[in-house]
Amino acid sequence: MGSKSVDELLENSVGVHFSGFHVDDSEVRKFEDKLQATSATENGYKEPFVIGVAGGAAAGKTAVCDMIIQQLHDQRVVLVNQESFYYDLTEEELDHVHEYNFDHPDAFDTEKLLCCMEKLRRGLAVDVPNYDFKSHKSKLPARKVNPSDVIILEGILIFHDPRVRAMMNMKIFVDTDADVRLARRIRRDTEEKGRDLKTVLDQYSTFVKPAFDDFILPTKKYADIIIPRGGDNHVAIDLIVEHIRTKLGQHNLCKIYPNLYVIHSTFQIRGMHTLIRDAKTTTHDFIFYSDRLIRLVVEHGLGHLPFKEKQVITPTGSVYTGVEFCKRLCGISIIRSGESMENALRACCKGIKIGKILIPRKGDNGQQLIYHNLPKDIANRNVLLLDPILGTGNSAVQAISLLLENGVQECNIIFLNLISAPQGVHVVCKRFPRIKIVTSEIEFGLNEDFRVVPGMGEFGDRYFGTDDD
Ligand SMILES: Nc1ncnc2c1ncn2[C@@H]1O[C@H](COP(=O)(O)OP(=O)(O)O)[C@@H](O)[C@H]1O
Ligand SMILES: Nc1ccn([C@@H]2O[C@H](COP(=O)(O)O)[C@@H](O)[C@H]2O)c(=O)n1
Ligand SMILES: [Mg+2]
Repeated sequence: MGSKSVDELLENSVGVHFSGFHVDDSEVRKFEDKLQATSATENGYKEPFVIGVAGGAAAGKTAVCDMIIQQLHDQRVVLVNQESFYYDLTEEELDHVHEYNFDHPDAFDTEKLLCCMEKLRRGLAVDVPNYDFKSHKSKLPARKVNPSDVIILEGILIFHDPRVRAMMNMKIFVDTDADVRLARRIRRDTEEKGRDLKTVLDQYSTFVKPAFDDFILPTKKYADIIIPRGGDNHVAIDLIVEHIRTKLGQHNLCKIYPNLYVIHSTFQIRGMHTLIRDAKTTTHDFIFYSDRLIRLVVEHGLGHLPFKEKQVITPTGSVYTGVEFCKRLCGISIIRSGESMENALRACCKGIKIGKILIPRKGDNGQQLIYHNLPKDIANRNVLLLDPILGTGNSAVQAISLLLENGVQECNIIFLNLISAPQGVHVVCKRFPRIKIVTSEIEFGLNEDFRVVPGMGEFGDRYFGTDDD
């Protein structure tokens, strides 16, 4: 199944203004097919940040990865080990296991690794083989790995294949002295893998050391960052985590549209999203957590209003240089879901005027009826346009066009959403490049019925309790 272009979606849409609530299995499958047929950037799916971590065996790669994962605690991070992609040994190879070179690039099924990585990058879950170092074979069950914001690819030869390297946004080489690596390997292989000292030393001198010199060390030149002393190097790990955070802060769409602002994601925000997206959440909880999220979006949106510098004298007689709130503003809610955002706006802006726009779905005669009630002096105001869900962008385009017809300047409009579909963002930002959009999460996209997925259902019905009948 092919994906729909933005123009196609717009043309076919009939003022649809809802989010995907009743997504059954077949819809999920259709969506997965659609994702498969579309590149991540095209459908707006946020491509993961891929980090490669290479270095000699027992250099401390896993230790470094664990520290990065721990420090990125509020991000979804997944670790994929190159060792999961070791080929299973045949019976004959098993009989002569001491002659098998596990440190040669040919010991890995790189095609399978590439295939798994490609799926993860497209936002699909994969089964990663579960390799057993004792039997030298992968065992069942495989490890289910879900798509994440960050994928860390770790392994001795992870920089060897140029196709794997090309997938990485950051390459780290863990550089630890050979004697430290050997000492750690002896301890690990004897204690954890149950091998005897002679076997470990023989394997080291026959395969591990030569392979390090011939294949692993030559890949150090591909690294962006070389970490001496591995996990002991806290400064290097702090810098790496800081860099990843900066890169993650930006959704791909924000790079295309500088006026799109996605509020910084925290565990609190994701927890609230989890609750309001859950179809089983009660109306009471839905309202409570939606209100909390809406308040955050409104506060964030207000931060984009123009401010004037203002000085005040504090009770200690000191001068405090601050700013003055913008006074000429109003809210406009798109009926009906947008009305759910009015209270938060009133709570933040004392006495704010709030107008309304109604954009019903197409009637039988194909005519679009629009009711509106706007402040008379709206042309001189900054407008906070309220709608929790930006889907196709159809109603947003009509609402914004109406504001412009009434004299509002495009750059004075801030459109506040809880969730936004990439298709809607494209449509609105292309047509009105000077308006600002503030949202709390960007969705995967729209399904065949123009519903936002994953979405949160018919927002108005869930918020106003009319979804029980
Ligand atoms: N900084 C460190 N200090 C002491 N021991 C360490 C350190 N980093 C790793 N180790 C130990 O060395 C062994 C190999 O580390 P690991 O991170 O698994 O290396 P790799 O993934 O590169 O093979 C493990 O037993 C681990 O506990
Ligand atoms: N069946 C196997 C497979 C691999 N090895 C050794 O593991 C090392 C790589 O793992 P790290 O965690 O150290 O990166 C590598 O040096 C292989 O020799 C093994 O001993 N048995
Ligand atoms: Mg490891």
